[in-house]
Amino acid sequence: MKGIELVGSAQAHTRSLTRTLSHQRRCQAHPILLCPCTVRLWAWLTLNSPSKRFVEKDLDVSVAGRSFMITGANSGIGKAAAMAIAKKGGTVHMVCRNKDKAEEARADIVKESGNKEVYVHILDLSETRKVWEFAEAFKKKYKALNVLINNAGSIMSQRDVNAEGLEKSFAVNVLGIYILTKSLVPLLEKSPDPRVISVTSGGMFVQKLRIGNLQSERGRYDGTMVYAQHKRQQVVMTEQFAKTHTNIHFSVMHPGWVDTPAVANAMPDFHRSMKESLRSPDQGADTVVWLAISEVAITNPSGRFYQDRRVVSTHLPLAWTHSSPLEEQKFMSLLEELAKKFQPH
Ligand SMILES: NC(=O)c1ccc[n+]([C@@H]2O[C@H](COP(=O)([O-])OP(=O)(O)OC[C@H]3O[C@@H](n4cnc5c(N)ncnc54)[C@H](O)[C@@H]3O)[C@@H](O)[C@H]2O)c1
Repeated sequence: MKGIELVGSAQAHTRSLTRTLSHQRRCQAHPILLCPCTVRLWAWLTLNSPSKRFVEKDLDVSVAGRSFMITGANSGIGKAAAMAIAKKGGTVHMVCRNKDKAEEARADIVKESGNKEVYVHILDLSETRKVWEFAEAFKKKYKALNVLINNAGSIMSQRDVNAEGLEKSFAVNVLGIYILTKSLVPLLEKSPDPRVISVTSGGMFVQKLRIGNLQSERGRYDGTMVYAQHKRQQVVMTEQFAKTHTNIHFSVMHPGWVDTPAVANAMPDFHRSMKESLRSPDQGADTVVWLAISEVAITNPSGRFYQDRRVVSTHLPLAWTHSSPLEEQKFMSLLEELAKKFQPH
């Protein structure tokens, strides 16, 4: 996979920046970090990626004999990552919600990569008990898992709950990742050079960790902000996992703004106005693949946040989004309690 190239024309970027800045001015009544247009400004500033400093040979490795589980691997960034890893010879476990879409994506990957070691597993990550059941069964069936890529993500337009009474996007974006990772830790630890990568979003920059309303029961439900909160929770979860599971290399990354069905469906205005500047799924998957397969990625400490193959801060300058160690530990305890509640005996 090539590094990320400059996308969109300078003119388009200038038009987009002008629109963004004028919107920014109109929103001055809001605290700046709560304002979604801050994210647009930040998105614009990060569209042109420093691909020139990417070292192509970082990805010049064979991963034959190593296995990779990728959630949401039938579409967008997940499919692009699955394709790139299959081309490098890795065994790919695609964890997908929809069987037909998953099989179709698998056929594309096998055809284009020539690699038949691509397996489909059907799982709806919003079904909390089933996430446990799936991970436990996987552990029994397979002897190794080298890399887990928590890529699937969900934004809801209105609040909905799953069979366990949990807010659905929380179940997918946070508890699903927690359970899948926790349950697979023993298998990962048995495997050489284990890694866990989670795909967060720059949207998390506008959110401070909030642990008092994990189910989004109180206040008006704003799906985009709920999603951004979950993405902040993924960053904190990664930092905490890195502290407790020191044999595994954890990382969390922002893929840039990528033209995928998720963006088109969940943020149609953003998609319309930024379409010409968005990255392709391959470009969005570049850092996922780099974190999953390159040797240089694991020379960085575990638990870090990445953008364009580089460790970056998890907070914008002067932001009030920092949480205390106590809040972070409490958050992990709440996840543990919730996860245990639905664990099969
Ligand atoms: N596209 C972007 O600009 C962008 C920016 C930041 C972060 N992200 C993140 O990238 C990741 C991949 O998204 P994408 O942009 O490729 O979109 P996408 O719609 O192409 O992929 C999302 C995948 O998640 C799967 N998924 C959603 N809910 C699921 C569930 N309940 N159970 C199982 N699978 C489920 C979907 O089926 C799909 O395969 C997400 O975590 C998203 O939050 C994307």
